[in-house]
Amino acid sequence: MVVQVNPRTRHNKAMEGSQQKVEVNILLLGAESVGKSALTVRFLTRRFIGEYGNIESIYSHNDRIDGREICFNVWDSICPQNGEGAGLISDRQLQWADGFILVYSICDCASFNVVQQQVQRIRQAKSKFPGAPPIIIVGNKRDLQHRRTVSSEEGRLLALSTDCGFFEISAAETYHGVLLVFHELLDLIREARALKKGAAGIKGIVRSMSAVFGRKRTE
Ligand SMILES: Nc1nc2c(ncn2[C@@H]2O[C@H](COP(=O)(O)OP(=O)(O)OP(=O)(O)O)[C@@H](O)[C@H]2O)c(=O)[nH]1
Repeated sequence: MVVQVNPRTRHNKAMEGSQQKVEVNILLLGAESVGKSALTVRFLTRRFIGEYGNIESIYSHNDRIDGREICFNVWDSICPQNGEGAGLISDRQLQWADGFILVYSICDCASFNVVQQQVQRIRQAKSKFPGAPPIIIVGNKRDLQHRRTVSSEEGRLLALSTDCGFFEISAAETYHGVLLVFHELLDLIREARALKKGAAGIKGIVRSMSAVFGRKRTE
């Protein structure tokens, strides 16, 4: 079973108009050993392989969703260290990403704190997005209920209070939950792009109107 919160109504895909290929850059962040690589590999290959090593990489994955070609570029980051520096996100990462998957382990309170810091950091970097940058918070390792230290409620509340999506999943147990996470983020990214386009259109109209009316006033 997957626990889920949708921050907004689902994106109307008709908003994007043409049938061009869509490319999205997705950055996975979170503390050490929470399952970032496990999520990435599950999404790319449908498999859970158990051990992943400590490799940072960007993978490309093409898919066809609702008749449209989608290219997912997935950056599986490594966390430099737990503790003080764990919540850091580089400017390059912020610049690159269209959307974020912030992963914690439901068995590790410290990893939940890291996600809290990372949400704040992303929310502060507003220049790139007109609204809130799309973020999905993921509580991973849901199969380890007996070791749970972060309740579903805590995860859900954090997501609601910061306008993020929220899922609890087990990358070890199912492919479906992981797929839902990436597809929900794709929807949010497309919605954010449509809003950005709309905002640019409105700005253009306002500029044209003030050019006309502004000139009239000075005549
Ligand atoms: N039980 C369980 N174990 C998991 C799950 N996801 C990942 N793991 C295990 O957790 C450990 C760490 O997983 P990784 O995917 O390497 O974690 P990471 O966040 O990429 O770690 P770093 O690259 O060190 O930052 C591995 O032993 C995985 O097999 C899960 O859903 N359930």
